[in-house]
Amino acid sequence: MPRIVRVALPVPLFRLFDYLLEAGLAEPVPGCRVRVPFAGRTLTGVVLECTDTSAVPAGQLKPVAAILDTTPLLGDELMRTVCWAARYYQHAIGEAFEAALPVLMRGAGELPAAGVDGFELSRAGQSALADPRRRCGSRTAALLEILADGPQSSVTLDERLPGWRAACRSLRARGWVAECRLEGPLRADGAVAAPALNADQQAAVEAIRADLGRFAPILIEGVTGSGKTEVYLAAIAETIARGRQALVLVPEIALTPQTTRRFRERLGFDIAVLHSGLSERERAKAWLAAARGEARVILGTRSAIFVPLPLPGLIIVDEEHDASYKQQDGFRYHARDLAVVRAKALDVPLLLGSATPSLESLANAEAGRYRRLGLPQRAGVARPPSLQVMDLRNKRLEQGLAVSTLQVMQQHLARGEQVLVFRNRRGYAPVLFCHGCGWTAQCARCDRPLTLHRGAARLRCHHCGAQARIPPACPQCASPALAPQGQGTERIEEVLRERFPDVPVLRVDRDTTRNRGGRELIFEQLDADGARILVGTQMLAKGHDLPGLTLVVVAGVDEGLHSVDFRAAERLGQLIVQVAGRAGRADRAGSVILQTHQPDHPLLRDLIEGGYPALARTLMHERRAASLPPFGHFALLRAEAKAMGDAEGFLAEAVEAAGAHAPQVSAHGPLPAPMPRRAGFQRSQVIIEAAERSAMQAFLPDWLASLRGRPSARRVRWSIDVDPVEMG
Ligand SMILES: Nc1ncnc2c1ncn2[C@@H]1O[C@H](COP(=O)(O)OP(=O)(O)OP(=O)(O)O)[C@@H](O)[C@H]1O
Ligand SMILES: [Zn+2]
Repeated sequence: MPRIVRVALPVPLFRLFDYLLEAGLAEPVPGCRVRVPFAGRTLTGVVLECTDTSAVPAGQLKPVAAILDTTPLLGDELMRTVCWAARYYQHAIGEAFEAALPVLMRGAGELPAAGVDGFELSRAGQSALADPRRRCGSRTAALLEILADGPQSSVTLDERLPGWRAACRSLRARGWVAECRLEGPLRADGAVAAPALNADQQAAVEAIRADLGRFAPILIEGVTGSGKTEVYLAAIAETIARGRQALVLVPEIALTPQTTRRFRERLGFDIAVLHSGLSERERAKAWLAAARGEARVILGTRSAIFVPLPLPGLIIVDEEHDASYKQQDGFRYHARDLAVVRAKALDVPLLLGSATPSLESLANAEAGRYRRLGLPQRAGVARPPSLQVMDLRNKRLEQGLAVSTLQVMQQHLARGEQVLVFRNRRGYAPVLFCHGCGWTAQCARCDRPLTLHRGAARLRCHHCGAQARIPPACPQCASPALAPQGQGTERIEEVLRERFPDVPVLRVDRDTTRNRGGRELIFEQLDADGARILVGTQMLAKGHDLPGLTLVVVAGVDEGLHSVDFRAAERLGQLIVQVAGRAGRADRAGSVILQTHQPDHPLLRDLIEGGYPALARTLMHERRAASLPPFGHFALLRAEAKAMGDAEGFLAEAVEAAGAHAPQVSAHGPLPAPMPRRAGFQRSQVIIEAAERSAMQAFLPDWLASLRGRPSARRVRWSIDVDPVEMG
């Protein structure tokens, strides 16, 4: 009997491919990678099974070119989870496997060996260190000093010296520093003692401990600053003590050197870190350390949900409401939802933590599917911040900030405290406007204005990345009276520097933290004491513990009140509560100013009077009444083309094809996308709605398969998004 290997290949096709195993080759175990010929190339794929039969006649099967792994890279459970996710999110299975593997493992190269990458001083480096005439920059000198203590892992260097990578490159170029391998797993320098847990924290830890060893989804609702992280750490410590692994997911922006340091110091264990800021090699190593069971704690962002856990003990999703857990292109999985699938398959507890839980998780808790643990008080001596609406109507404004707001800021700064001004718009001004004729600078390829970036002297499109020079005069009427309109963080920073010349102002947004060095330097500076103003976007809203911060000013609430997305109110409420939660986290009380022209807006009323729980209750009623998620299930079929007719033509056919499945499933559209043109493409969409998840899942595969074959599908770029979090 010929042996046949069934392989998932990284191609956008909804099927597996069969290859022949030539005599003499040992049969690969499912989860191993193989190299196989495909359409004139050689691809790396993952073996799903070995069998005796194939629908392809034996004479036409090509042989496997090479088997890359002797032991499977992906275990049984992970294989099943990836297959499940490919089916659920209607994504090509081979591409789903590709997304689950670190980039280094998608090729045929050798995998990095065990142990941790580190750096040490070479001989030349040691003499240089001793040489008083040595010349180098301060960071380079600092790195030499640190390495004088002995070899250091990159994880330690991340924590001890922000921006060390550039210094390290220059030292390696001089031959003073060399790469070395440290033995793993590392113990950190010794655990830092945890604070004595308060009664709520203790009760939560006890409840989790009782559930270790079995599947138990738990929603931890802890107000900001309630010490959720301490609860996680206690649960993780217990998990490690039992010889098991803990996987911790955090939102994209929360994973700073501060977070990893806190985990390492507290647990007394090195942790494996997985996020997009690492080199491919570092990611592959962390992934392998988890796969080999060496890494006991894995801390990562969205894609870390696909890390192997041979010794599963606990999964934690921090800030579970965060939208960054949903992949927004390609394989559109939701890491929080997959965490539920994995925790169940692995039979371990799942902690979903947030001060502002998603309505999905709240509904699951209310239905009794999730257990609920509450941390209603702030930890230690900290009190909840007081929220106050600043009615902007008829008030004098200085670049969007009320004069009375500036006065309150002044009082806090005078006491040596810190103030955070939150504005969710980067750049100098959202619009460049001609006072002569009303012209505005628009992106040529999107239906949106260009943002003025004054520091970079550029107009930039925040949707497609297009850039343009700032025109010296209006291109339409030649008037030189071009004026920035509105305020972004860059402009607010400028006003505040003028207004408070003696106070340091630190701006934190995607522009100031674009490269790794900049990001590390900024996050390092965040720890500083004394009077200071922080200006930032939502990067500053979450996860940071800034003890000196006593005032948060939310500069632009109103824009968020007008969005058409049914999730907009939930998002805005979460953002306000999260950013407000940065204030007063230590011994000094915190206050929050919400600047608005709509002081009586129901969303703000709910938040002020009853906090997030009140808002969530209101929104839950609305969603239930309108059968919106979590009380109904959505999928979004998006299409874009150079000509709107092509996009709409394809979608109209799709809607018609769905007609036979009413009333279990209904398709609405084609509807213009919230942004009807982006990067030169006309965009339209269809919303598919089903009361039952099972009806949606029964409907999608055949319907999508029927769409794939259509000639109209070839004229558009289209995709399906199951459980979309953005309706555009
Ligand atoms: N039991 C405790 N006693 C004293 N201080 C504590 C205790 N638990 C936590 N803290 C401190 O309270 C602060 C907030 O804790 P932590 O960061 O864990 O809160 P959190 O709930 O994760 O906050 P957020 O969701 O707002 O990010 C930290 O400075 C932490 O060290
Ligand atoms: Zn654009």
